[in-house]
Amino acid sequence: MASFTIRVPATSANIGPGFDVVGLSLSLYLSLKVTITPPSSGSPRAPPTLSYTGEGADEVPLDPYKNLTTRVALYVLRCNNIPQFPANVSIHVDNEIPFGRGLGSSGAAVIAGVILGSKLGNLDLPQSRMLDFALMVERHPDNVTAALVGGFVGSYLRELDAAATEAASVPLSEVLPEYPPDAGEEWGLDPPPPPLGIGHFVRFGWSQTIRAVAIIPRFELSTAKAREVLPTMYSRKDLVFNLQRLAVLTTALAQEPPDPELIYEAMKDRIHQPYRKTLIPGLPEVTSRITPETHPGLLGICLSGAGPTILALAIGGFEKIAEDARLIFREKGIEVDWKLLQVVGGSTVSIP
Ligand SMILES: Nc1ncnc2c1ncn2[C@@H]1O[C@H](COP(=O)(O)OP(=O)(O)OP(=O)(O)O)[C@@H](O)[C@H]1O
Ligand SMILES: N[C@@H](CCO)C(=O)O
Repeated sequence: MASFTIRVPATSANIGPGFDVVGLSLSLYLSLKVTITPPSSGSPRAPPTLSYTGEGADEVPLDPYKNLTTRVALYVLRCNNIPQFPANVSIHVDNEIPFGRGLGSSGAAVIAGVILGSKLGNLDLPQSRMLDFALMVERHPDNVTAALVGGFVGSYLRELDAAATEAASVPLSEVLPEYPPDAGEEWGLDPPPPPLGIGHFVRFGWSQTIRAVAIIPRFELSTAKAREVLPTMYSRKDLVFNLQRLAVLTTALAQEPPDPELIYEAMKDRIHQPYRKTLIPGLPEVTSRITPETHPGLLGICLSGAGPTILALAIGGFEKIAEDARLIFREKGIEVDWKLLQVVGGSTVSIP
């Protein structure tokens, strides 16, 4: 019997001005314990069995052809000429990352799937190739890159030539077909492998004194819905506003001691947060009423990913920040939970 455990951290994307560009890996984990037993002769081949505890357990599909993580694993296998899951695989998932809250649950599930596919197919994919596969599923790089490599990370997607652009534009429904073919039927054509080197990243420095307070409203907001409200065109003024802040932020969060005056302003955004306030009652109030002056220890505050979680970066005063955010959300009829998190390393595979 072989077994291994895959552990993928939560992530917070954007950190204010870095929309679709920066991500931070945080100390909540999606863990998969995978066991492969040798097939006994004559036993019918069965797809992996899935069990699940923790966040999302009541809503996540346990059919391996519908579950996001196992569908991604199968995509990786099929791109590598392995048409099916190996036999006798059982997977227990334990998940600490709440779904649809802006803490990178789908990015973690995708990265877990890529690593799972690589392990099940004995493919030994390098990190850069894993990122290519992940980017074919989650097409903005901020969450998946931070979940894979860990830390405070900036990333971009390479401009692809015409052939690679076509390969990368395969619709998601072909990358991740939802149902297996009926018995005796073939899968459709294998999906084309991702182009090489789609995503590139750099890890920024990070002051070890900074913690992340995640204030998590008790409602889900899908990333797809939170992207629909965004405009497709921006003014030069708003773009420059964000670029100026992002340039400062990437270095300011590594300085010792971190400077709240610099960081609070550098975490402001005009590209996505103003448009998402319609979906997240209380967002403008929380980000404007909780400041370094009113809450000593606070460095900056922003929407986490596509929301609705609020991320406060701070070196102290964590409880007051979270409890005051709770009161502001309560004025809008929204209850929250909060967690004090650390910035952590990336995904790991361990063998007992
Ligand atoms: N562990 C998991 N296993 C299977 N599916 C998952 C898992 N985690 C998340 N998902 C799927 O991803 C959906 C949430 O993805 P979505 O992109 O909307 O939010 P998010 O990733 O939590 O937030 P954000 O991208 O803003 O950080 C869930 O509703 C579920 O369908
Ligand atoms: N950059 C993405 C992160 C969410 O996955 C967004 O804000 O829509």
